[in-house]
Formats: sequence, C-alpha cells, structure tokens
Amino acid sequence: KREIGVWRYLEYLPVENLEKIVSLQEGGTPLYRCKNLGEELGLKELYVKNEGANPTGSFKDRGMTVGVTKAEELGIDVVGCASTGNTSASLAAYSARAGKKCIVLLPGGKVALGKLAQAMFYGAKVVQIRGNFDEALEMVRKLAEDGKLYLLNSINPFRLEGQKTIGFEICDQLNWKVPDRIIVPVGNAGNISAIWKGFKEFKETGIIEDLPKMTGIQAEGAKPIVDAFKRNSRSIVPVENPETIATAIRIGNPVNYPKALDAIYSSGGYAESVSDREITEAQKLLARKEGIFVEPASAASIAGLMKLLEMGIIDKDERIVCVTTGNGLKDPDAAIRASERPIEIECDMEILKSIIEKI
Ligand SMILES: Cc1ncc(COP(=O)(O)O)c(/C=C/C(=O)C(=O)O)c1O
Repeated sequence: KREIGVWRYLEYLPVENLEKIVSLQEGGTPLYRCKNLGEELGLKELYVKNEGANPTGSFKDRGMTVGVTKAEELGIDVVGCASTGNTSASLAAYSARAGKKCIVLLPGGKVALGKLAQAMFYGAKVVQIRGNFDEALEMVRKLAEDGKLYLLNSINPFRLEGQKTIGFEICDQLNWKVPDRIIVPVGNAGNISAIWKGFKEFKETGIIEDLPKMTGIQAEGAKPIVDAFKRNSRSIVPVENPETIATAIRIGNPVNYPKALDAIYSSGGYAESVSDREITEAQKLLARKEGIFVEPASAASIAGLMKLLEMGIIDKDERIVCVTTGNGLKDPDAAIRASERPIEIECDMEILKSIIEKI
C-alpha cells in the first residue's frame, strides 16, 4: 500500500484483486493554505485542493484508477466515455496503461486544446460529434447498453469510489479538523457527490465527527442544479443549449443530479452560479495571488466563494476548501486570451532597460 494517493485508502475501495490495480500514482495532491487570497477576501482559513496536480492534470484520474481497475477485473477489452475533455484524457491514459482499446466522444470544437492533445496522443479513438456533451453521452450510453464498450462516465459508480478519496485526503491533510465548507465546480455532478460520500464514510468509520457543507458552483449558462436548488427541488430541468467558456462544465443534463442535490441538501450546503467573467477574474486572481494555475471551470469554485461571501451566505470565519479540479495547462488558449500580450522587441539592451524600469 502506498503512503499517499488513492490506494492509501484501499480498505474503502471496491477492489478484490490487488494484482489488477491500474495506477499512475494518482491522488496525494497538494492542499495549499492560501493566505494572500484569504486576506484579500477577509477569510481566516482558506485552502485550495489542487487536483490539477494529478497524472493527467485533473481529478478524473482518481475515478479512472478504480474504474479501469474494475474493467481489468471484469476482463473488459473496450472502454469508452463521452467527455468535455478531462474524462477522455484520463480514460485514454489509464486504458493505454491497461492495454485496453478506448473510444471517446467529444463535442466538436468545444474541447480545450490540452485535453484533446492528451486523448489523441494516448492513442484513444477520438470521435468528435456535431453536438454537445449531453448528446455525446446519450450516444455512448447506447453503445454500452448494446454491450459494445464498458462505460466509464461518472454514471459508473466505481468512478465515484475513486473520487471520494478527495474527501479522505482533505481530512488527513487538515489533521482531521473538518472544514466548514467544501466548494466544488459542478458539471455532470459526480465529483460533489463523491466528495460528500468520502466525508460520510470517514464519519461512519469514526475518523471524523463533523461534516462540511457541500457547495456546488455552476456557470450561469449551464446551471440546472443551481436552478433546482433555488426551487428547493430534487429534480432538474435540463438546460437545452448550455454555454460557458468553462467548457469542462458546459453540461446541461447532469447524470448525477440526484446524488449532487442530496449532498447539497443533506449537508446544509448551497448551490450558486457565476458568470464567465467572474470565472476568468477568479482564475487570474488565484494564479497571481497564490501561484496556482487552474483551468477556467476549476476557478468557478473560487468565483463562487467570492460571490457567496458578498451575498453573506458564507461567513468570514469559516474554514473553507475550494477544490480546483483541472490544471491551467489544459486550456492555454483561455489563459492567453485573458492575459496581457507579450512585448516583442529587437535584441536592444536600451529598450529592455526601459522596460525593466517600468516593471
Ligand atoms: C476541470 C473540471 N472541473 C469540474 C468538472 C465537473 O465535475 P463533475 O461535476 O463531476 O462532472 C469537470 C468535468 C468534466 C467532465 O465531465 C468531462 O471531462 O467529461 C472538469 O473537467
């Protein structure tokens, strides 16, 4: 058993044959104390759990190590998923490591560069459809029902088993001082559900006594779960044409909405949406205050924190963990679009000296 990472929690994971474990040493990601950003926001205890530090750069690796290990146990040959990008990147990597065939369905033209490069380079069969993620998921679920592939979207419960270790690690890293609140970006709604499951299991097994408020953040153009929460409902009205620059969470019909709403209601949590501009501002603030570079969807948790503080929903003396779900390198185009342009000069020391004077 490894000291850190997903498999540290072997006893909590549904795997029989340890020989079959497929791992890229996922998990064990940093939990950064963010004093600069905390001060800026008037918060005493702000942490960022940076899932961008996983092997393929997102939290999906936690779910895939368990999901692909189960596929190995089941003797599966072909695995597949629909994806806004990170699921496909992660499945492509873990299926390559397991020697399995992999097919991924992506919404054409809506997948960030880094994720597409990963899925292609790991050797998955990459199919881009002229439609959105929800349509891609519907198609790949039909392939699974026809027995053509083993589905590894987060409708597959083994994915959530791996991802619940985010909750375990946060407890361990805070020496079991349970945070008051966990803030998570929400798309297909598997991750917020999984993290809640992790905290509940640690409570049931006596590791911790308290439970955090689960707070889900969506983009304004893709917020079916936020809308349900505001109606105090347990059902959603799917968003037909979800739109956001945070393409990872550009999802209108989240498969895990029942579990996500249960996590939010049972924990006394909250759900809120943020604009694309708020996401981009938060993404930049986190990088420039704390040196943490995350992709747009991940910054939704920071943008949501800022908005809920302004709204008075979140108290300044809460101990808060924002989960940042994907590495900033996944979407270099978004980062360049949101930055000042580089200065281009001749190799002239006088010009350079004039620049450094004004830095
Ligand atoms: C960076 C990032 N942040 C947040 C989410 C939302 O997590 P869920 O609410 O568990 O879906 C995703 C999800 C991505 C996919 O759904 C996919 O890759 O197909 C993500 O990549």
